[in-house]
Amino acid sequence: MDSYLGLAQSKLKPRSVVDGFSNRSATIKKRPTRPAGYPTTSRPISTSSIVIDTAAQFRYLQEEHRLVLEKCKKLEDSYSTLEAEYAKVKSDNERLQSAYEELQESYNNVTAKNFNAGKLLVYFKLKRRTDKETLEKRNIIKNEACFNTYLQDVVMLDNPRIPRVIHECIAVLESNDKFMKSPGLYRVSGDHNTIQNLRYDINANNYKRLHKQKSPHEICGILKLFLRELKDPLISLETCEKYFPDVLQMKINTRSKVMQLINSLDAVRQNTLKVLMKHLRNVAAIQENEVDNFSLGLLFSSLIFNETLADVSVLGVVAAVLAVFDWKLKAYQDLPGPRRWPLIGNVVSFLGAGPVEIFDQLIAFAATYGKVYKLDFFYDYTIVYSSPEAAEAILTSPAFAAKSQDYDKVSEWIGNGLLISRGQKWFTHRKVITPGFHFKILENFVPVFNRQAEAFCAKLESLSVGSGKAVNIFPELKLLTLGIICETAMGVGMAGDTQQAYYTQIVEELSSILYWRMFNVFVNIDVLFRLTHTSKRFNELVKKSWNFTLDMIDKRRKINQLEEQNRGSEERNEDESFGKRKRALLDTLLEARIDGKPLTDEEIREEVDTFTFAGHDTTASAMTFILYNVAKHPVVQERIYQEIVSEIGEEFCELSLSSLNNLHYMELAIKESLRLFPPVPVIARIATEDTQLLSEKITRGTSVAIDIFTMHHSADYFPDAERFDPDRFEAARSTQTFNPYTYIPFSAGSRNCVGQKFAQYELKTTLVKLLQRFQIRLPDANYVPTLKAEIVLKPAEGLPLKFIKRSV
Ligand code: HEM
Repeated sequence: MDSYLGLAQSKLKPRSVVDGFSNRSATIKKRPTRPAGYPTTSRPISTSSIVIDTAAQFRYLQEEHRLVLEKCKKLEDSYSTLEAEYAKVKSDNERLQSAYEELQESYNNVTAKNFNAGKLLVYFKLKRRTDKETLEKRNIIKNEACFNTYLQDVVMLDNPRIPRVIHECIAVLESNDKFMKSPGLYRVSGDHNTIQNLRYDINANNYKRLHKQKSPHEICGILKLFLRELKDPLISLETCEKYFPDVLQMKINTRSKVMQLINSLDAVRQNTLKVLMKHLRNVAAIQENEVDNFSLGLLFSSLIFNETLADVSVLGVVAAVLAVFDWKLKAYQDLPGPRRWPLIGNVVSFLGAGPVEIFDQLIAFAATYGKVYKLDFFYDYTIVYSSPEAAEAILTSPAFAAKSQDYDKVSEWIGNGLLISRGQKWFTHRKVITPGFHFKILENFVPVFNRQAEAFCAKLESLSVGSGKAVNIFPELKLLTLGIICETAMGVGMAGDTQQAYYTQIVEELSSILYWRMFNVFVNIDVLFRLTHTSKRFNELVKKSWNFTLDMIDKRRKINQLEEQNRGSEERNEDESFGKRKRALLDTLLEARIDGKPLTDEEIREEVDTFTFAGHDTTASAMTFILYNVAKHPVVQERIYQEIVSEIGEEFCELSLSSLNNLHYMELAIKESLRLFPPVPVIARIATEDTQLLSEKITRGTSVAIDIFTMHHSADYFPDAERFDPDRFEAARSTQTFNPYTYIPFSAGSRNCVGQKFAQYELKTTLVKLLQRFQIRLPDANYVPTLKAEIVLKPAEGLPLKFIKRSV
């Protein structure tokens, strides 16, 4: 019995174990009351001294049973809840899956490239933040005077009729240039404690602390916080869905719908959006802060709608926010231009198009819309000009000194070197670099031009003359011009064609990716491009390109050290930089001091990358089309040859700057070729302030492009414009009315091509040597090259030429 009672006693324990709360008072309370007479201790007791009340024991067990049943019921309920939750998750999953498939399908239709829509959805899902109700339940956000309240309540006392907090945040940010240029503006999160302190002050209508902020990120943080906690969002999803019911399917939506949406909002909302959008455009217009329209669009979409992105169609939110941006962009409504699609503007015109079609499309637009028209790339306007008056106004105005945002993409590769930098950096670097192209330095380079061009002739002889085959000259010329720029400007000779071909192929692929990004709706946007496989490839190529240039810098440093050792203690000759010692541009960069400080390794690499790229691809393009023109026009070719014979002779000899200067007709022919085939067919700038450009008011942040190609082909400026006629420049010179900005293959103004003279002497030397050695012919006299413009103008299928050796 001892053992029995011991068992009965121990039976109480498993209950608490089942509960899992053995020591908790809640568990103890639920236990049934012991029946009277039931033993209360576990002390061993003798059978005779106990009277067991079996009825009480039965009642106790009955109560125990009831509790167990109750628990079963609860478990059943939780099971049903879990089951319902599981069903919801499952249906969410199916919804997402079908949205993903739809997106995937539309993506497949849109582009053959590898934008990964799935990753996009995952990206947005991961970004989901805790919803407001949960925060309210957890008592994290409470009703306050400014935050977590209704828009109308906030603006009740505010004048102008927008929330003061927005007005003040924008004012503080925009009045401080440093803040506006701060990298990652609105993306970097500010210090949490500071933001909470600001919130406390602003709720008490005290803005002193806000005005004293040393960093912009807390100010952005407070503005975002205000929008996020608004109890009634700036635009409700219901309003949005009314006008854009099925955004995933949306291909066409009229502008009027966007206007209707905006007009349906009350005045406070309209005013607030207006101020906010203006501010965002100002932020996006500044290059230094590294935020673009799209990343701002994404960020503010969730703030304006005050919804977590996972709760609504991702594209719906983005599209509706873009619609708001769209509304802001009616400034250029009087300018002609191809039909815009809502939100994505003219991007549609370039969908699925390759570089050849894109170039054709741009030419067609110019032919249709004239000397000024607008293009809208995803709510970013570019105004395209093709008149000398506009070219002059743009290239001489400080308001357009900065390169457009398309160059930023190129800067991911060649960095912020002379071609792309702006402001003080550009100015000081240009001052350091310009002497590197002084004519005394160029004189030093002519022997390299000579030697490399003669070696090139020997190569062509083996490629074409022996076999009688045509040679695709463009890739060959790229190897030549790369060899020349490396040996002259960088002072490093190339080991051979293989090393050069390695780099030119990298450049070819990088240019193609960059061009694709400029005209593709998705990958134009940094955040989306990063999701593609091509982005990985792009990074690989950039690294390879950098290794090539870093290797060159390293070699030049070693060459200089060796030279230094060999010279021993000899004093440096005062004039040696222009004289005996062959100084490369790279030496200038390595020795330069700006405000007493040397250039950083990165700055040197950026300039070397810039010059290696800009110095070879453009010149190869120019030389390719010059050879095409002389092959196509044998009469011109013969005239140039006769000039060479009379000024220089039939045989190879050492050329000099002055002998090259005597080749006047050749100069005209080169000029005419650069007119018809400008290697840089379009250049672009961004307006850094609101400004007047001819009859247009250009707002800050708008891109303006000069379509050099179209201007050079315009019959308004060049009679019989399509004809290759070198003499036309002689005639133009005699007429005083010729505006020099009509012909700008090297651009003009302070940011003209620093390598212009270098290129001209290089082109002349190469042409002299080639014509001394060969007659150049097209295999098919009617051949016309198809053009593409992947940054630099190129013959899309290369250029086949025959080289027939002259019998001297
Ligand atoms: C026929 C050959 C060339 C043509 C047609 C050409 C054309 C141009 C054009 C149109 C620009 C202005 C770009 C813009 O505003 O966006 C430019 C800038 C530039 N070019 Fe050339 N270029 C040629 C050869 C060279 C060479 C050989 C070098 C180097 C040795 C070079 C280095 C540069 C640099 C560094 C800039 C930027 C200048 C600045 O912004 O201060 N170019 N070139």
